[in-house]
Order: sequence, then C-alpha cells, then structure tokens
Amino acid sequence: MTATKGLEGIVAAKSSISSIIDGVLTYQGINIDELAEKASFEEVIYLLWNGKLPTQSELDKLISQLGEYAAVPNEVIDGLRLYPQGANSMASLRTLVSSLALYDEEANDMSKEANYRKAIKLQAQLPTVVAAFARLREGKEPIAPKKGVGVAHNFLYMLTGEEPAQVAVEAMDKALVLHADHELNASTFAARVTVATLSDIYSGVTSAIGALKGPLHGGANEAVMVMLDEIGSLANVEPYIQNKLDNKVKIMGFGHRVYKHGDPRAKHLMQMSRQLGELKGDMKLYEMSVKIEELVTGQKGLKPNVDFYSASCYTMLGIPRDLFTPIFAISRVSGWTAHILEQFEDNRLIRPRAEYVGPADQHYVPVSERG
Ligand SMILES: CC(=O)SCCNC(=O)CCNC(=O)[C@H](O)C(C)(C)COP(=O)(O)OP(=O)(O)OC[C@H]1O[C@@H](n2cnc3c(N)ncnc32)[C@H](O)[C@@H]1OP(=O)(O)O
Ligand SMILES: O=C([O-])CC(=O)C(=O)O
Repeated sequence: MTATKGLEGIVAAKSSISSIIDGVLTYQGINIDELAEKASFEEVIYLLWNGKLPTQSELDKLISQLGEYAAVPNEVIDGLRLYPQGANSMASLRTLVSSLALYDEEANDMSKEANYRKAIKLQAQLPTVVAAFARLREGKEPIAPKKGVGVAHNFLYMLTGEEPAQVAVEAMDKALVLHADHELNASTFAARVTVATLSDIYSGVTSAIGALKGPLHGGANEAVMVMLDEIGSLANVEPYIQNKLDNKVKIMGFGHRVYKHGDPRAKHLMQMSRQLGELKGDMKLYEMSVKIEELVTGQKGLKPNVDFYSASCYTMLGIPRDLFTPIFAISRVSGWTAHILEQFEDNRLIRPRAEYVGPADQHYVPVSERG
C-alpha cells in the first residue's frame, strides 16, 4: 500500500454533477462560460440538484420555496447574539449551521423528500445567518429576508437594509454561479465523507464549512484581500510580491490542484473586477491585481484561481473581507447539498486506507521504566 500525498489524481467517486475535463468546467455538462453569461444562480441550484435546467414554473417554485424557508428560528439568532465579539466569521457560520439543525424537526429524517427539503432550507438560510452575523457585530438588528427575490438580491438587502443596485445584484449573482460547484474539491469531499456514514445533511454541510474555511481552499479569497490591503498601492506591488516569491511564500489566489493552465472561472471575475472598478471610478484594486498576476504568472507560471479576482470584486461591492469566505459558502452550499443527495442515492461508507510508516515491533513499557 503506497499513499498518494493529498490524494492527488485519485478518483474517489462517480458523480454526474460537475466535471473538470481538460481544464473545462461544466455543471451537468453545461460549460461554466455559458452559465456565467446566461444563467441565474437559482437556475444553477436547480440544475445541480435535479440534473436539468428548470422550466419557468419549476424556477418560480424554487424561488418561492427559498423565500419561504429563508427566515431562521429566533433561537438561532438569539444564540448568535451570545457569540464573542470578534468571533471568526467562518467559525460562526459553522456553528450557526450546526445550530440550525437543532431547531429543524426533520434534521434526522433520512427520507429523500426530507433531504431535498433540507437542501432548500440550507440554501435559503445560509444567506440569512451570514447577514445577521454581519449586522449584529456592528450593533445593528438583523433584517428579515424578502420573498420573491433571488439569493443575491436577498443577501445584499439583508446585509445593508437597503434595496441593492441592479449592478450589485448582477455581479453577486454571477459570483454565486461561478462558485456553486467544483467536482470533488476538499469541502465537497468532506461533506460526502461525513454523510457516507449515514449522518445527516446538516452534519455534512457543517463539515464542509470547516474544510472551506482553510486558506488553501475557500479561505484564500479573504487572504487575497489581506494581501491587497498589506500591499496598499500599485507602486508597492512589485517589491512586495518579489519578496514573497524570493522567500518561497505562497501567493494566495494562485495555483490549483487540478487546473494547470488556468482556472476558467478567473477570467469572469477579472472582467467583473474591471467593470466594478470602472463603475466606481476607482481602478486601484483591479490594477494591483493585474500587476500581481503579471508577476506571479511571469515568474512562477502560476495562474489565478477563482479566489483571486473575487477579492477585489467583493471589496468593490462594499463587502467586508471576512465575509468573502462565508459568501463562497452561500454559493457552494448548492453544490455541497447536490453532492450529499447524490451520495445518499448510492451510498457506501468512504473509508480509505493509510500507509503505515510508524515503528514496528514495539512493546508496552510500564510508566516507571520509561526514560
Ligand atoms: C477555491 C479553491 O480552493 S482554489 C485554491 C485556493 N487556494 C489558494 O489560492 C492558496 C494558494 N495556492 C496553493 O496553496 C496551492 O496552489 C493549492 C493548495 C491551491 C494547490 O496545491 P497543490 O496542488 O497541493 O500544490 P502544492 O501546494 O504542492 O504546490 C506545488 C508547487 O507549486 C508551488 N505553489 C503552489 N501554489 C503556489 C502559490 N499560490 N504561490 C507560490 N507557489 C505556489 C508550491 O510552493 C510548490 O512548489 P515546490 O514544488 O517548489 O515546493
Ligand atoms: O476544486 C478545488 O480543489 C478547489 C476549487 O477550485 C473549488 O472548490 O472551487
């Protein structure tokens, strides 16, 4: 038995949800470039869960169900009020999702219908709890979700308490489409491992949030913004990045386990970053990002991934940087739940082996005789 570090190249599941073949990403066989330009996030959610694009009435029904389930139990919000000041946003989201399960009477109902309903609830409620987290820590009361609007619109509304600009809704919607699913990424794998024990969907999503939090995965979008803030100006990009590269420090938002010639989602976010900069009349973050890309790609051959340009986009939408990874979760919960439902359809416990590299032929030594 020989271990493959990081399971690189190991095919660990069959899935018909999304694919990455020769650097091309599809959701249910539809190229991400097409979906980014044409699909709404709600259409993508339906596509991931049902394997086909919705008809108008199916789409209307999903939007209405998302609106119906978006309010969260008061107890969950009351619990959130007790979280310590300065609590980490992803740790808070992890706890919030776990606590949502406590107040869902069907949390442990493993029927197909209940699991599909819980997928809708999770998709509906994540934006609500992220917005409530963001408001409460600023001393503001949470805003109740609206009915009949899409996830992007509702999230921005609940965050700010104001009707969001159309351009902001469109940008957020596209970002949600681009982040929705990605084959067997680390958080999705964590979700599938968890539910393959026949644990519940909330446990699967809680595991996934824990995995997404790390800076080698979803946490990289916040880390990119930390870097941009540290750099501070276009003039400082070159000395800052050169120093990191010379010292073999990883540049957040670059590289990918699967894509070796570039992440197809990055170009859409790059374009969005430029457009938002133009609209704002402030190109600083976009220009800094382009300069970083020139240096990192030029010297290391590493290309930006989905997390790189999303950082400048979200900042230009006025979103605090520690909400970037929770926003990733608001989108990816569609993919996590699709994978969980797929796992339940044809489940088998996921239990790989380890290559033992510890000592052999050891014996118990009484504590009094240990050196
Ligand atoms: C949504 C997502 O999860 S997208 C990924 C988000 N993560 C990031 O942006 C964090 C930065 N990137 C990385 O850490 C990596 O590229 C990962 C985690 C995404 C992929 O990792 P792996 O496939 O395991 O590659 P690994 O970390 O082994 O890197 C291979 C080599 O490239 C280098 N490398 C990889 N990424 C970077 C980077 N961002 N900056 C500088 N060097 C890098 C490594 O240092 C390593 O060099 P070495 O062989 O000289 O030691
Ligand atoms: O697939 C991966 O390893 C990481 C990634 O890009 C994602 O989850 O979107």
